[in-house]
Amino acid sequence: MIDTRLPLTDLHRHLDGNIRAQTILELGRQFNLELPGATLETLRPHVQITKNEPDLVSFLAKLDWGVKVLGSLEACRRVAWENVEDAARNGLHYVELRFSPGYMAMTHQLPVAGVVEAVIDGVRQGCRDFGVETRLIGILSRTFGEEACVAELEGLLAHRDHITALDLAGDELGFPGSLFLSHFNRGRDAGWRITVHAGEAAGPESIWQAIRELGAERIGHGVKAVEDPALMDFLAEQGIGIESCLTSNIQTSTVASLEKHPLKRFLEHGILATINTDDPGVQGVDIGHEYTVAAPAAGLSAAQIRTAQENGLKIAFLSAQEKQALLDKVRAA
Ligand SMILES: O=c1[nH]cnc2c1ncn2[C@@H]1O[C@H](CO)[C@@H](O)[C@H]1O
Ligand SMILES: [Zn+2]
Repeated sequence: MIDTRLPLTDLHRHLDGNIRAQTILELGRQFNLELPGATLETLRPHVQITKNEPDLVSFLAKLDWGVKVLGSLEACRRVAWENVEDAARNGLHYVELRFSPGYMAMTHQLPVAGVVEAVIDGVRQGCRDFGVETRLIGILSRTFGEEACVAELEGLLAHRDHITALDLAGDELGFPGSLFLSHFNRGRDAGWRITVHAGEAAGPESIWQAIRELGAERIGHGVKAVEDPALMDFLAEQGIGIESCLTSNIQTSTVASLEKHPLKRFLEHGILATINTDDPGVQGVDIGHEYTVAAPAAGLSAAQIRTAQENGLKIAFLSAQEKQALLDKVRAA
């Protein structure tokens, strides 16, 4: 179901939602932290989804142990490097890794700009070691409010040339996009591309807001767009990409079952929708599962899965030249 003549991309992958359980154990020991489990088996239910969560916020709590063990900048560098290794192991040619430096820095009060630098370093080394093409997306974690997001933005701006895009993630219902207008104005002024988590926990109005007020060129999840026909038309006409994350949407109870997932309808409507993971480590799935198990279960035909794979290259935050080079590289392999 994966077309090996096309680049395999993951455009929506949280680096800090993809910290290995084994690494959490090791870092916990290194920093003398009391973890809720002392073995992989006992730790796993605290850091991985074992059953669907009732809502987004309870799902997000499963990411917390991964960042609580980040006791040094070196630990941040390690998890960034391991993320690229995981991407390579999963056959990804191109991955956009997103991360929230404020969230990663929080427990041990690491310097936010230092975390950004450590992630850039770890990913750069990972790219050299594993040959995966990557770009970094900085996240503002809305859950911690406007002021925390200003500090987070400033940490990212300190390394602006190594960051490709800005995103807003976390508790969408509690912290609407309208609180973050000035943050996104600054992000656009820095020359960054924009993608926003919207229409996951909140309704279609949140997607309109992300596009019109935050300048989103792509939408993370965007599930609720199906409730608004004018928005469906707008997304298709304007070429605004949707980063779908099938299994994640079930695990957060955003969508009741894969058969009811709107990805198929997005594709039928001509929207540039894509298949991505979200938080693979926490979810216990990876990109291969999303293409070969989740997408067919969501009713996609083989042709639609291929279209979604093509869309991954179309809406990647790369120049036309870079896209062509990636395509050539995969074809030549
Ligand atoms: O599916 C999701 N929806 C919304 N926010 C998310 C999701 N997965 C992770 N994060 C959020 O992204 C930041 C870490 O990269 C954290 O704020 C986490 O809560
Ligand atoms: Zn996400």
